[in-house]
Amino acid sequence: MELRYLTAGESHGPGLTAIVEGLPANLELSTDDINRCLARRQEGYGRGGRMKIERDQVVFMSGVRWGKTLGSPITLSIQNRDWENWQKAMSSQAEDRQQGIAITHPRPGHADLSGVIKYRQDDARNILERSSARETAARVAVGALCATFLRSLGIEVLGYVTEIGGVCAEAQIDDYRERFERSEVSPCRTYCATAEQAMIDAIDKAKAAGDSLGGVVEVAVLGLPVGLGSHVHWDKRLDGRLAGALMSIQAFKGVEVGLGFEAARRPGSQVHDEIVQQGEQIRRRTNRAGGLEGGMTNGEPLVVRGAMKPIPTLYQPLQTIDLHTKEPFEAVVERSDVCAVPAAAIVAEAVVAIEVASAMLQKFGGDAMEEIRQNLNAYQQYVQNF
Ligand SMILES: Cc1cc2nc3c(=O)[nH]c(=O)nc-3n(C[C@H](O)[C@H](O)[C@H](O)COP(=O)(O)O)c2cc1C
Ligand SMILES: C=C(O[C@@H]1CC(C(=O)O)=C[C@@H](OP(=O)(O)O)[C@H]1O)C(=O)O
Repeated sequence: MELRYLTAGESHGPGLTAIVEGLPANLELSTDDINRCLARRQEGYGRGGRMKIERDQVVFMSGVRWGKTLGSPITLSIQNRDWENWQKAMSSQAEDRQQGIAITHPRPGHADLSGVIKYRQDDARNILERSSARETAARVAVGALCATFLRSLGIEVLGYVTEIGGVCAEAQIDDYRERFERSEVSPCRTYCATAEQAMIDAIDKAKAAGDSLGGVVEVAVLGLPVGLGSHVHWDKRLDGRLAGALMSIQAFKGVEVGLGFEAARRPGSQVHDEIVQQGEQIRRRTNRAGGLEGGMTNGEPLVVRGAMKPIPTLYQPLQTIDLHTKEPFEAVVERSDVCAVPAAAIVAEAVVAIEVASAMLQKFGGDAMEEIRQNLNAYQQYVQNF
């Protein structure tokens, strides 16, 4: 059993679509739950004017009937409200072509220049429309479906911010979780009030200077069984799949599992987690491995992080060249976020939920939720008696 999905849609086109295949029948779904995740992606501090226009909401076009999945492909659709302002500029009709609006000053750090060369274009809009992280709204909707599936099996996925522009917050997952459950989630989606104010100040400062900021997000997955993923082949290792998923988020430039790069600096005795029997459970004394050993979950919380670079579009633009004359110019700036790290935490949460759901389906797969629950219960019984 494999979970597959595709997304389509341009940033300023009519909307985004995702098709998800492989979720079982009889999973109870609520449109409100999906929309809540979409709203969380839009709320973070530091975003530009676009988020005031959009009010992302999902419409199910297939695969769901009377609040339950059918086991058939699920099609999700999200409207771009901004499309109204772009109908001519983004029309599919040749007769709507407008002269003199091509983007010819590619932005350093964005997909503009390499995309124009690769796809033989003379207007960077033909690249940026799809390279835009607008696409992440579709991925968050798919992730929300997967999170619903996981929640129904007792697994919870949480994404939050640990660092913005060099301002760090010490990880305290439980604090964040409690605030999240009370719907008191903060503008920077972190858990440390003092760090949060410093992050907000750093974003304001960058904005005033026409600059942008990146940061680090963390995703924790709680309630996982031992043995998701596998050591037997490279593409079955869950750590590799998670790293690929996180690195595929626009502007993500690094991934860590557990201690991550810090593990390279410590001796083994301060890296590996000792194994202890605690009552009926086999546990680890620490969780420096981030819940993964040998490409498999080990029953401890899964903890991964992603590093996001600063936004490439700068209001104080960097130098570039004109695509046609090759003369020096300032890079194009239309409208942009200053910092999208809080939004990226929700995207990271979504892509992790997708990979973990896929691993659950591979291990416990069945055509209906009832079958998956039976398989999981039997396995959990076996692990308990191990
Ligand atoms: C949630 C989110 C919002 C983003 N907003 C912007 C933006 O407003 N302006 C911009 O230039 N880049 C933005 N980016 C980053 C670009 O999409 C990204 O840098 C670009 O696609 C090039 O890909 P790369 O950075 O992975 O090489 C955003 C990324 C994310 C995840
Ligand atoms: C639209 C979204 O993010 C966009 C991602 C983005 C980019 O270059 O990645 C550029 C901006 O688009 P615009 O030029 O329309 O303001 C962001 O707003 C979104 O997150 O829904």
